[in-house]
Amino acid sequence: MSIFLVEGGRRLEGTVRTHGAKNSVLPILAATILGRGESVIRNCPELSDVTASLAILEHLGCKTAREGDTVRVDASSLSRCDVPDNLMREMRSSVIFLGAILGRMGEAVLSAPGGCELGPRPIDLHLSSIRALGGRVDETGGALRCTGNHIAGTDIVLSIPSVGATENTMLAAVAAQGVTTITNAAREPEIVDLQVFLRAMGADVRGAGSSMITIRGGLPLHGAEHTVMGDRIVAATYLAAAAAAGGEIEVTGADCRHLSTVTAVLSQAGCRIHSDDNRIELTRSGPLRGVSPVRTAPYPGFPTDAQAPLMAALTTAAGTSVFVENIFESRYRHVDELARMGASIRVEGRVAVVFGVERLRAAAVRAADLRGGAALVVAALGAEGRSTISGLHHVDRGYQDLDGALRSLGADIVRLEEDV
Ligand SMILES: CC(=O)N[C@H]1[C@@H](OP(=O)(O)OP(=O)(O)OC[C@H]2O[C@@H](n3ccc(=O)[nH]c3=O)[C@H](O)[C@@H]2O)O[C@H](CO)[C@@H](O)[C@@H]1O
Ligand SMILES: C=C(OP(=O)(O)O)C(=O)O
Repeated sequence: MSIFLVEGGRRLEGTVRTHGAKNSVLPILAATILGRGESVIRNCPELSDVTASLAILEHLGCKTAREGDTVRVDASSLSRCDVPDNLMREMRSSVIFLGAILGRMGEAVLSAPGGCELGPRPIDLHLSSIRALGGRVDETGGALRCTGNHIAGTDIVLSIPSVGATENTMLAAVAAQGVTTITNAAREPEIVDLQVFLRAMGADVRGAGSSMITIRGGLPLHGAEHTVMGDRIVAATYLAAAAAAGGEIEVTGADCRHLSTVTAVLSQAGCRIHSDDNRIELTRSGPLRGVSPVRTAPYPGFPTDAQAPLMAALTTAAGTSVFVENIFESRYRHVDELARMGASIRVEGRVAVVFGVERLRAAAVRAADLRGGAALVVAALGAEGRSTISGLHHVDRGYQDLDGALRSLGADIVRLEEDV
């Protein structure tokens, strides 16, 4: 068990680079099995979810190797089509292997995926897409067996623009004979990154980034090289940290256009923002002010993954800020922990009302999920005194060396490998 020890109240100064995006690299690693050969994935972050993905690839019969932030996956020969239950439970994205394994092997055997507990996270849309493509899905006792040696392109309309269902459908559809269209597809930048990789492998995929994606499937795919896009949620977390602690930072490596809804909130809160291309500068010199309601929504709306870190920063803003969580039913598990630090937040269903307090006080807190854990770090950086944050296995799913990155900005944060 490890913990973060954070002495709050240090201004953050300097430049920090965002690592590769978790939500982009995971589907891309799953996609590597569709190509018969070696893929080279650059800017691949060191995250526990990536380790789990590589373990799944090895289990399937791929050879994987990491050198720095470059990962090689040789998918020349696959020997299995199942994902063990322990690896399925490690992360949500294990379910994205469904479309890829089915596409390559004609059969996939999985179980229910893990990942952050944010309320119900059904996979009905993933499964109905596989069925629409002609796959057969059998669910018994938590096990999921999908078969389909002759899946065929078709028109798929998603009732919700689900990120995971869009990715799974794309992965199965590149292996299906004929044309698939996905209507009401998720428009997240990570979907565009997946399209770029699939095209480099020889697939014919168009439209990612819009709500209609067209795939002409059945083309022979090969290994490819790809550089993973920067993680916009990690970038948002660094910005929230500087907003909470005060200071002047520059975040590089993430496309500022992907963060415009986040920087708009920070700017309304009183931070000075200057951004272009892959660079965002944030200066916070005076006190923060409350903002008009922040409503999470599918991209290009405000990202649900940035809700918790931004809320942490706004706990000390003068006035009231309202958050409306529209994507997941239960994504306020950080609120009780923030309250331990003196935050005043009232939650009713999907709405959280943050009444700004003058300052937060250090406390011993525990992360209950990935972004909630990041939010506690943000809060501790702005709090008076020394906080401890446990439950770091959640944080490690999506942040590479978060303490190191914040220390490089002048934060007083260390990771201790033993609980105290
Ligand atoms: C690894 C990854 O990329 N994870 C992201 C992905 O998760 P994930 O892909 O799980 O999220 P989805 O976009 O699928 O979920 C959006 C909404 O659709 C619902 N839904 C989804 C699938 C389904 O079959 N049925 C259904 O009802 C979900 O319950 C939720 O209410 O998008 C989320 C929303 O931007 C982000 O918070 C996660 O960080
Ligand atoms: C909820 C998240 O991840 P996952 O979908 O992998 O649980 C996240 O990235 O914030």
